[in-house]
Amino acid sequence: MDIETAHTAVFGAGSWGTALAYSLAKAGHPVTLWARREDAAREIAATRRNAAYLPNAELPASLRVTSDLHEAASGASVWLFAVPSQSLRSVATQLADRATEPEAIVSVAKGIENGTLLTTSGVLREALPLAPEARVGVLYGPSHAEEVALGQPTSVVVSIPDLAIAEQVQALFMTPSLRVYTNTDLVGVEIAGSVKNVMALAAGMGDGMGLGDNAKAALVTRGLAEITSLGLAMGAAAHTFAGLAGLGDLVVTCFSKHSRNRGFGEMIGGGKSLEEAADAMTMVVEGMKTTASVRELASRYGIEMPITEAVARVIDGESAPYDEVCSLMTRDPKHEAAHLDGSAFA
Ligand SMILES: NC(=O)c1ccc[n+]([C@@H]2O[C@H](COP(=O)([O-])OP(=O)(O)OC[C@H]3O[C@@H](n4cnc5c(N)ncnc54)[C@H](O)[C@@H]3O)[C@@H](O)[C@H]2O)c1
Ligand SMILES: O=P(O)(O)OC[C@H](O)CO
Repeated sequence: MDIETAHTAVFGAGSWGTALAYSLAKAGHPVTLWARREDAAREIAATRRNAAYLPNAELPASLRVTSDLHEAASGASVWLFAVPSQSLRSVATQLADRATEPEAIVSVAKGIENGTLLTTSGVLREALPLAPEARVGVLYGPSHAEEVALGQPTSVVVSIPDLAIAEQVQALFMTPSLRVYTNTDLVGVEIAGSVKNVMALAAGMGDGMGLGDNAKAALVTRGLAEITSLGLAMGAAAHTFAGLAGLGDLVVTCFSKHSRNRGFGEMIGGGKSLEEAADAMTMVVEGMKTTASVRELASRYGIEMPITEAVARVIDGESAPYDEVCSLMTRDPKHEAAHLDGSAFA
């Protein structure tokens, strides 16, 4: 791939797809942004702004926008999927016939598909069977679109099985304000980046209830232990959970005012019903669907995930956030688990 001329197709003109397309275009790379609605594509192209999802970024004239999926894919060396994880399969499937064309296929969607319990690279491998598996991966890490669009320093991690391709994607996305690392532990990066959305819901609930900093610190720590235990059981490397996709993303999502999952949880913790909170959101809250998948994965791998269970019960309407806090605080006394050696976390 010639980094200077490599053309990227970004599928999904929400906040993250737009921010990454903006970053690439501003760095001088050819980019086409695909929006599923024709009127949205036309408006973004005409105004050079995505008013609904990322109003503050003025999009360079070079950035092409279309609602034609195949037009967006045409001639692209990199396919970047930035649609919600539960919609990824339906979008990717439409491109199945031409999946040999790109040199890299990258998901930035963070979640676990309901039913299949697949991570997003797993969904892409199934939806795009012609694509060589070694070219399919993710770009994850602590990165809110709003800050990337402002050029605020951000570091992310790309994980693609073929390291040479990962390094090309790394070079493509690097700018003075967007630093990209590589990590060969795809399952670890994906589990970390997806399960943090569950913890962000819990963090937000804590904020809504006014639980305080001690509780947030405990949640991040014990949440990371849950994420690590599940990841290790699925074959991940321990170091990934101390990295950008692990601790990094968990911290940003649990503390940031930009976080969608944390903000949704805050409304629930503050007394709003699930319906009221959903009505107030314009952007996707991945944790809402991923929690059920994580709960199933925990059961499949025999991992105890008490925070995930608590979030799942609240989402399912089986209990109230404060009751779950009381239950978590009064569990049987434990040792801090030696989850890093791969033993089950309790
Ligand atoms: N926003 C961020 O800062 C950020 C950062 C890192 C990762 N992500 C991840 O990126 C993914 C997208 O998040 P976002 O924040 O851009 O979401 P968003 O809600 O801002 O935008 C979602 C986009 O997907 C489109 N979409 C929704 N359903 C669709 C469907 N069925 N088919 C096709 N398109 C559909 C919407 O029209 C919209 O353009 C999520 O998985 C999220 O976890 C987001
Ligand atoms: O913090 P959220 O819920 O907005 O998630 C967005 C990104 O995954 C943060 O890295």
